[in-house]
Amino acid sequence: MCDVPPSAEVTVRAPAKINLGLSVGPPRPDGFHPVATVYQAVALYDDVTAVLRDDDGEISVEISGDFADDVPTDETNLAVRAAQLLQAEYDVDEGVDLTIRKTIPVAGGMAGGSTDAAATLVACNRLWGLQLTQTELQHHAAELGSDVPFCLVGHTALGQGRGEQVTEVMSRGTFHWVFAIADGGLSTPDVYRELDRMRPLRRVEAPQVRPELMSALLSGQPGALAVALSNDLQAAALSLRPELGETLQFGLDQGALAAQISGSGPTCLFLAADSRSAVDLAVELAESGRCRMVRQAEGPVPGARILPAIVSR
Ligand SMILES: C[C@](O)(CO)[C@H](O)COP(=O)(O)OP(=O)(O)OC[C@H]1O[C@@H](n2ccc(N)nc2=O)[C@H](O)[C@@H]1O
Ligand SMILES: Nc1ncnc2c1ncn2[C@@H]1O[C@H](COP(=O)(O)OP(=O)(O)OP(=O)(O)O)[C@@H](O)[C@H]1O
Repeated sequence: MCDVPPSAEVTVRAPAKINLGLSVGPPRPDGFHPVATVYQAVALYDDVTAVLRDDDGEISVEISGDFADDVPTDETNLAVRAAQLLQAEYDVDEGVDLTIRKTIPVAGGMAGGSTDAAATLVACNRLWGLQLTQTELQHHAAELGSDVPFCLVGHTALGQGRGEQVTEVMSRGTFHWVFAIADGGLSTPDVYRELDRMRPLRRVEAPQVRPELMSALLSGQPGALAVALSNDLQAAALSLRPELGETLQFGLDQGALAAQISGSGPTCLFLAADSRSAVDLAVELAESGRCRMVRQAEGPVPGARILPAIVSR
């Protein structure tokens, strides 16, 4: 347990995630699918600011930034659910006003809601002086969603179970990613359902991480990583949004080393050879008018972290 004093205002920076490999097994009795995935946190961030309400126990949320209109501000917001969970579990009397500055696409397959929830756990832990350990935070993260525990840890990690059992993996160097953010989102349950519809279940094997992916990460070579990427949900996302196939091909034609759907989509991710090629690719994609917006980001980066307070005199 670390003995950190509570604060009246905390800002936590929370990264988006991508899946470098995503292998999906047959559905479990509880409806979830067993996965073996290699996550990477990338430098595309939401900032969650939490301000203490010590006069009542209310929890509120306001959203600003690129995707503000697409995010709910009621109790279905995953950040609100994270604060409610800690408040109920630890009998907290105080409340919190949350503000989320969003840059991560909503329903884009980049764990935007999950990372806001992870950030809120970290922020409320400090704000309410709960002094929860990383292990306790991980436990609560898993109650909120399959991707949330990874968003706490960040870097590059293996996800097992339904994705919530996270173990850090060795990765060398920095990779340069470009994201084509589509208009509209895709619902994660719909994409898993489409995958089940598309493949004969009796032939589906237990999920596995490709050994060449682990070697590529150890080598730090983008060329090796390019041929080791995989995503079982890609075919399902393309079945629901066929036009994304053209975006993937366009990126390859413009020199991307690899192109893949991010998680459950519809964001398309591209691996570039270096930062300069990433800029060139981003410009080509933006000028093509094939997507709502284009972003570039490096990975890996750490998980949800408290930003140092700016001291003003
Ligand atoms: C697509 C990924 O982002 C890849 O990392 C995740 O598997 C999805 O994780 P998530 O958005 O945190 O998903 P959750 O909030 O836990 O679950 C939402 C829904 O997605 C489906 N789901 C999710 C995870 C999983 N391993 N199997 C599933 O079938 C289920 O229908 C579930 O009800
Ligand atoms: N804080 C939040 N930010 C974004 N969406 C949220 C949030 N809280 C709840 N939602 C809801 O969750 C849905 C999924 O959004 P999210 O951005 O988390 O999807 P995603 O990135 O595809 O998720 P994942 O990659 O984990 O499957 C949205 O349509 C939105 O209604």
